[in-house]
Amino acid sequence: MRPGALARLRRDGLVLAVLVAVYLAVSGLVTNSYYQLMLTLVPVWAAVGLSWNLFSGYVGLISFGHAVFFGLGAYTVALTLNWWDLSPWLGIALGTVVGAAAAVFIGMPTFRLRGHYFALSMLAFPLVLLYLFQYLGYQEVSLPMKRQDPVFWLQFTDPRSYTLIAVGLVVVAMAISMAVENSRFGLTLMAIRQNELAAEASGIDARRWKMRALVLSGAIAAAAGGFYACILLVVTPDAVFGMLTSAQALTVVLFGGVGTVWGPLIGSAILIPLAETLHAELGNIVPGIQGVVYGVAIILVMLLAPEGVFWTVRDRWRLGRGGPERPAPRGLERSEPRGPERGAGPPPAPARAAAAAPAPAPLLRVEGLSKAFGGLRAVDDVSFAVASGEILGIIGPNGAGKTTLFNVLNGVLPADAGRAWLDGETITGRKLHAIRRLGVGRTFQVVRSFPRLSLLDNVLIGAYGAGLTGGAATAAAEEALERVGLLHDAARSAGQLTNKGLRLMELARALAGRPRLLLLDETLAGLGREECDELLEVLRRLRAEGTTIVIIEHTMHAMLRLADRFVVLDHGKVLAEGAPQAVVEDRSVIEAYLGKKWLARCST
Ligand SMILES: Nc1ncnc2c1ncn2[C@@H]1O[C@H](COP(=O)(O)OP(=O)(O)OP(=O)(O)O)[C@@H](O)[C@H]1O
Repeated sequence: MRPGALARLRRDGLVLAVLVAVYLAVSGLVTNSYYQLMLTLVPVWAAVGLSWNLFSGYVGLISFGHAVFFGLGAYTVALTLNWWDLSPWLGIALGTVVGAAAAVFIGMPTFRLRGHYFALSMLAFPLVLLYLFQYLGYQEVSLPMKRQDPVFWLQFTDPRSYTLIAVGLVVVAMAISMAVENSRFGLTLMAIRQNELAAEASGIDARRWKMRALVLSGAIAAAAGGFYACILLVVTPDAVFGMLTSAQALTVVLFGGVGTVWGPLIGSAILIPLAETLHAELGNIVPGIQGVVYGVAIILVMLLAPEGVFWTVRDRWRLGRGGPERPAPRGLERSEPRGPERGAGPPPAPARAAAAAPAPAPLLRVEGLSKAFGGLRAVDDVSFAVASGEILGIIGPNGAGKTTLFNVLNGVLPADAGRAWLDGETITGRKLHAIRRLGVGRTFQVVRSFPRLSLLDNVLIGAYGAGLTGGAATAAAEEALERVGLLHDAARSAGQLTNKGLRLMELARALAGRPRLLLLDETLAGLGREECDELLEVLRRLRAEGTTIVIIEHTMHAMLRLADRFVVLDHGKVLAEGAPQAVVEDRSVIEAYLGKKWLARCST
């Protein structure tokens, strides 16, 4: 469970219990079977929406094909009842297994795709099944009448019984969603949604977590589909695999609010009665009018409440009470201190040449590492070593290959040639999250935060990625925040932080995984002199505590005060290496990187 989960679960559970009691009381009073059907369909589509939200809402991969799970659930119930006289209860249970299995089958190839490509590929699956079931002769499968034992066969004369079961279904789907949202599972999915690369770099195996979410989502949608078959008593490919089904799942969530358990409930409660009423009143004049309702709903939501009704109402309400608005996700602009701080000039005294004595066994060893993009050799036969407890500065002009070197070292990019070892263990050729688990923490040139999550949650992802759970993960996250001096801000949202705060938060996230080696990419970029000094103090403290650091930085005055040794890259190659003072006085380094101004200051 995440910190504060129990209080949230208690509050949400209470709201849900009140809603359920009111809903059942109202439906108990409705005797008209048509209105009762509507009262049954609202929770059914809310459950389908919750299933869609569990995957697309939390992971951020839009699925246009959730009808595939819904349809498989419906056909499992209809066919097993016809073939084997299987009770629909067992049919629904079997359907959830089929839905979960289909999710594995679908997830394996499609998770290679991203964004629009993923969304479009998901469209294909229900369409294929729609034609397959038509081809197999299942154009219309009726559920045989079995009224002798209504509960066993799920065939009631009183339509209120269906509503009761539909409410039970949505309560189960809500309970699963709430449990996910308040656990490591949900936080991990939200982190993947907000910044997949940062999540991977924190040790999260994004593919595995996405698969778990899709399996759970597929199982819930299939259960809803199975129950839907029992309500309508007839299953056709168009009704369960058709575009409208997928659109309905998606629209109720987009309308109500994505990434919250309440969104699907709100969307379903408003859109399903609207669409069904219009269909009943105008369906023979405007066939497919439900599609029009969903289309208009999406347009309205895009114009008036782009994140859905729930978030918009909540933000307005909080704003009205003077509370903080939920921060909108924002891309942090790239900090641009390109080139060294030439105006700063060389420092008055030799920095740390005396501290440059190499330790006996290097923690990181890099040999002959190369990476090319087409004809451009971004990293070209680079070799160096980093001793345990050392701070190594990587410097060099723009485009020298510094970030690419980090990307190869922590598994963002595969190496073309060469190898790297961490404490004797090969890290090249491994995946990003696996390298993180071996002990390589990383920060990025442009901070990669999870802007909608609190600082504590941002850092918790680092602890989860390192395999910690529960209280141990929370303790590690709090300790990491303490080490960078941010514990007092733990509850603040990352979207509200300044550049310095974000840089410290990213550092804490890397530290929460207890790394043996920290790769810091321009951690001081965009900071003022005082902020820079504060960060240097934190880094020095980390070194004193035994953390080994490799840092890319253009701010030379800071690097000279911080690093034990420099490696200079130019055009992907190592141009120079050694004690900072010796390196900055090297003519080739001055010509390639530091510039004539630096030379002039050196010679005076
Ligand atoms: N994904 C990519 N595809 C093609 N070229 C790339 C890619 N990433 C980097 N490059 C190129 O590789 C070279 C090295 O880039 P890299 O970002 O590693 O340099 P850098 O030393 O970190 O520069 P800076 O100091 O500006 O951050 C540059 O010429 C860059 O344009």
